[in-house]
Amino acid sequence: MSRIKQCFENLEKAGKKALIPYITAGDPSPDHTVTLMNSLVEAGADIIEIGMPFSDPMADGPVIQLACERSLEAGTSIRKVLEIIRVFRQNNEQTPIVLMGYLNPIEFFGYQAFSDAAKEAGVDGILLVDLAPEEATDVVEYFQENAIDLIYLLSPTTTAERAKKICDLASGYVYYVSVKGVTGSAELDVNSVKQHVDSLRAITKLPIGVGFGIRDAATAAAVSQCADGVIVGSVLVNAIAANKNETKEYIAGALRDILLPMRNEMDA
Ligand SMILES: O=P(O)(O)OC[C@@H](O)[C@@H](O)c1c[nH]c2ccccc12
Repeated sequence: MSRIKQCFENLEKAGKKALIPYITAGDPSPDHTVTLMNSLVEAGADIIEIGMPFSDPMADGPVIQLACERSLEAGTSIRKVLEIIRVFRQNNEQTPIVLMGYLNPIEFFGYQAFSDAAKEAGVDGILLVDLAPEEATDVVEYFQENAIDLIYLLSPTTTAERAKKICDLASGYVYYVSVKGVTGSAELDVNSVKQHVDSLRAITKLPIGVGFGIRDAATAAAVSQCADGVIVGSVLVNAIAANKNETKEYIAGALRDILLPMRNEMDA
């Protein structure tokens, strides 16, 4: 069974919801990332989303765009990202890792080579923002061969028909984008999220993660009432930016201070 599937099954048995933080690999430098990932686990992360930095991240708002810039500036390549995952895995066999990114750098690396290297490094899932599910055939096969879960985005504007198609292709979980727009957007509307998530339940048995606009413990807890997981990105990345000249242990502490209250409130 995949690590992601196992993770959601364990959570369901325990009556808990998944807390899924996002950070960009190599931000502010590749040397920071394993320490920061460990701090996320300590603060109660169930799954970690790791962004692969890209020069033109269309779906990202300014906070994550700047994280990509810092990371690329510090010399983070796809190969480095995979090396980071490999080092993290040496001391953590359990926490699923989802890589998030855009097609261009992966196409350059080679899809099959990337899929094989990702598997070997210990990656569990992949979310390629600009991979249209309709056109995904050969790319998808490379990941399926390595049992890497393919995670897709669904948004408030995705039609029911298209959502069904996407859910049938997806594995691991589906990612419901709570608001139109880019990452780091304004607060979400919990009622509207609940309505959409409820209607997705009729379409898929996969766990549903919700992200975009979750910045505080109260919102994380409210969303976790209806979703199977909550995804938290920009508020963490912003804390990295604000403390980028401090030690990595200090930045790790800043991330824990944001995530731990979310964990506690979700479990309360
Ligand atoms: O930043 P927010 O609003 O907390 O939302 C999570 C989001 O950043 C993360 O999942 C993510 C980072 N880059 C993305 C690109 C597309 C979709 C999602 C993402």
